[in-house]
Amino acid sequence: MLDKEIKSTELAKELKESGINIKATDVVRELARMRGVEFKKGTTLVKLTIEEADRIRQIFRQAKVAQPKIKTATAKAVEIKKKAEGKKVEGVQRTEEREKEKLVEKVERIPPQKVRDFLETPLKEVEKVEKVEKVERPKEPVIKKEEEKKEFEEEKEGELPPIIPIIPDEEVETKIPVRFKKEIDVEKVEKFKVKPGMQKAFQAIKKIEPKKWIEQKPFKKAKDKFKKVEPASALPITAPRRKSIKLEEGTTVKEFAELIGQKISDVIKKFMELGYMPTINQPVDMDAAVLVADSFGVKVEIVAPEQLDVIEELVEESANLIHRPPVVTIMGHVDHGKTSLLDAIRQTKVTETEAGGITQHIGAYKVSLQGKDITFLDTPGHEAFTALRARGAKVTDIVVLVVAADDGVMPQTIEAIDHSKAANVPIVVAINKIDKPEANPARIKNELAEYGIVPEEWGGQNIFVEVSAKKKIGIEQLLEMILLQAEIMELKANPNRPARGTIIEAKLDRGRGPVATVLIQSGTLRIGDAFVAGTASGKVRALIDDTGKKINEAGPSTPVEIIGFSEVPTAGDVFTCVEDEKKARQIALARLQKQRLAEAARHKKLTLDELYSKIKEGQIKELGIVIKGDVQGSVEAIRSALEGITHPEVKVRVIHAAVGGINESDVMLAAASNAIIIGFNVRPELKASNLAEKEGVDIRLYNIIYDAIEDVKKALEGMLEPTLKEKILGRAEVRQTFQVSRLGTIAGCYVIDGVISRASDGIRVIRDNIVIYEGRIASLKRFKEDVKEAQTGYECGIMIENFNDIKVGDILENYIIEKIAAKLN
Ligand SMILES: Nc1nc2c(ncn2[C@@H]2O[C@H](COP(=O)(O)OP(=O)(O)OP(=O)(O)O)[C@@H](O)[C@H]2O)c(=O)[nH]1
Repeated sequence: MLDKEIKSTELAKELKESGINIKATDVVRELARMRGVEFKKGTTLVKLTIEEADRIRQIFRQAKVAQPKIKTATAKAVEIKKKAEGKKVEGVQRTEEREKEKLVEKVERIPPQKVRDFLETPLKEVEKVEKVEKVERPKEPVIKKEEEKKEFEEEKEGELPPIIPIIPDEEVETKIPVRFKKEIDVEKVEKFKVKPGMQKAFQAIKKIEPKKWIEQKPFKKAKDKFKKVEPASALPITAPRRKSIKLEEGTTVKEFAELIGQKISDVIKKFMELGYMPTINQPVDMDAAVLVADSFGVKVEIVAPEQLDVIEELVEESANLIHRPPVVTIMGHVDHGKTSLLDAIRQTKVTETEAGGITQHIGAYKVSLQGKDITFLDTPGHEAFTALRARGAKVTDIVVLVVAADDGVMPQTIEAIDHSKAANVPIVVAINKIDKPEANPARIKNELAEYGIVPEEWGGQNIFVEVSAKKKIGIEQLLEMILLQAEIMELKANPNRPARGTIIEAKLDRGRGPVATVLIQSGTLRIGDAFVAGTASGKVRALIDDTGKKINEAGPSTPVEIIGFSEVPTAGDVFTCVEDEKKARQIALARLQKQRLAEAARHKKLTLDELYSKIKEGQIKELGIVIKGDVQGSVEAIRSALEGITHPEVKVRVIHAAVGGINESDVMLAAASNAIIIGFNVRPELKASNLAEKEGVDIRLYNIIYDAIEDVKKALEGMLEPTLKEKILGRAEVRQTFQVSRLGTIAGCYVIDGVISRASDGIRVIRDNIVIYEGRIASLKRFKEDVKEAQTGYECGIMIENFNDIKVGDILENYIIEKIAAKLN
């Protein structure tokens, strides 16, 4: 025998001498367990290594220490159990439950289920639990099944084996060897497996729902997801079944059914069983969804949509940035020569580079001057600019403001100035048509100076260039000046990162599917890159440059046409490259759901009613206002009065003030700047009010200047009173007029939208978007019959009380006044 070995008999003797009453067979059994082997039954002599002997000494000593404490705790448990069982026999069944609960409360440190499991097990079975034996009676640390039975049969009442892991004493924490815990768990699983009750339960379920069991068998593997299911197999499953799914708020019932891979009718049936009756396109109730998914064996994890939509905006280190070309938009009044100027620039440059000229392919193009590029966006000013900006996209670096030298500053010139200023984009002025004899550039400079556009030679900030688009005069100089402006701005981007850009325009091409022109703003886009843009996603299949040439990559400030979108994206959407198509799809889906929720919540940009609460929350630091009025005098009066309002926390800023009706451009500007619109004696155009509704822009209409000013003041102070808000019922266009002696003028109208109702509060006559009269309906007829109302698409005859000056083309706007409490605080 080696020094490093010890016999089992010797170890048993040693332990016995130290007061632990065990036999050699106990040591052998314990050793067998440790080594994971089996010795012949009755083996007493085995050699142990010193380490093994130490381990066994430790085990038996620990067991001895643990013994009395465990006994106390378990004895208590068994006592209660016995008592409970005894009472049960006597018929007092409820007491058993109460006793059980008490016990569960007492043994807080143990998972309640474990305690319950124990209590649920018939006493006889408890008595057989071998794990108990191992700790309670260290002389028998390992018990084999057959022996166990015999030995336990010999046990007498009162000497019941304690139940190990379960009930620790209240004051003393019981130490149980880890390996015992393992055994207990294994045994529990085993017991569960053979429990006859479970088998019965399964049988019962099969009987109740035989159809579903059959239906659930032929689940397909995930990789077969997109394979078409053979009609013959008539699979009821719409998608492969997954064990767990992520569910987002806003998921429709239909999508939910697809997610859990069940037939929509089955899912709805389940919902109905819960007393919830949704329609397929309705967002699913999360609680009900969890229950229903569970009944199909699918676990649900509820995730917030934004969790999926995490596209990290990389913080660029200045070392990675290099100069990029400027992106320029041309704006100006109608007929001042925007298109001609763009053409002139393109022709000049195209003929220079490629003989024969190339037709422009996409809504943006790049020109090159002395090796430096400039990107022009060729979309009408407002759309390229305000519409994109309203979506939070800033694409334009420089605005070229075209003003005809023979005409001067006009309403759209001012609008363009206001738009550029609101977006903080520098303006380069192109005084066009200088070839005309009546051209007067000096006058233009004077006029523009009034709007804060001052030439450098006068000490201002703006570069002015005199050009003729028609005669191609000054074009090169204009481009040089644009490059100079760009240099001052130090426009930079990192080309070595995943591409990011903005959708400039998008369409569905018959042959090529959805295509979009994207302005790449940073990074480099390559064929094969996966991307997401708004709710569209995809993989770059082809890249086409502004001349129609296929290219392999596009860097910063490059406009490029992309093929490979899943659907047509929206202009203004941010285009971002992501790791793979799957991630792109997930993000797009998450956004779609979020969008749906947002639509449901109808998020308003800013209303006067909400202003005060937003000021209090610190969300508003500046109140932007767009003023539109019938005459210059009132517009100016409102502007100066509003600008005169002082408030400790909020600055009132008039971002645009002009004469005329409220148009789409005004709404876009307000939406982009989170401003409100004040209309004085003017009305919004139909398209503009629809857009305002969609964008959540607050349009306030007044016919008393004082009211407008008071409302803004009160809103700033949180004192806005419950307002009488008018609601437009409908609009009719005057198509004919009839003079009836004694009665007056009858307007033969066509209802263009909503309804014209006799029961309304008023009707106003609008000519060129300006209110010329407001009154009440005197009579409403259809084919000589008096009617209560006339719906959209119908003709009717309207007479207005005390008003006969109706003309063909007038719009009659019918409204009611609703009392709406101001929503403050
Ligand atoms: N004489 C002269 N005429 C010009 C010049 N530039 C443009 N025009 C003329 O002015 C008219 C309007 O030019 P467009 O380029 O269509 O003007 P625009 O600003 O694009 O007009 P919209 O697209 O309607 O907003 C056309 O008849 C042009 O021929 C110029 O430099 N000199």
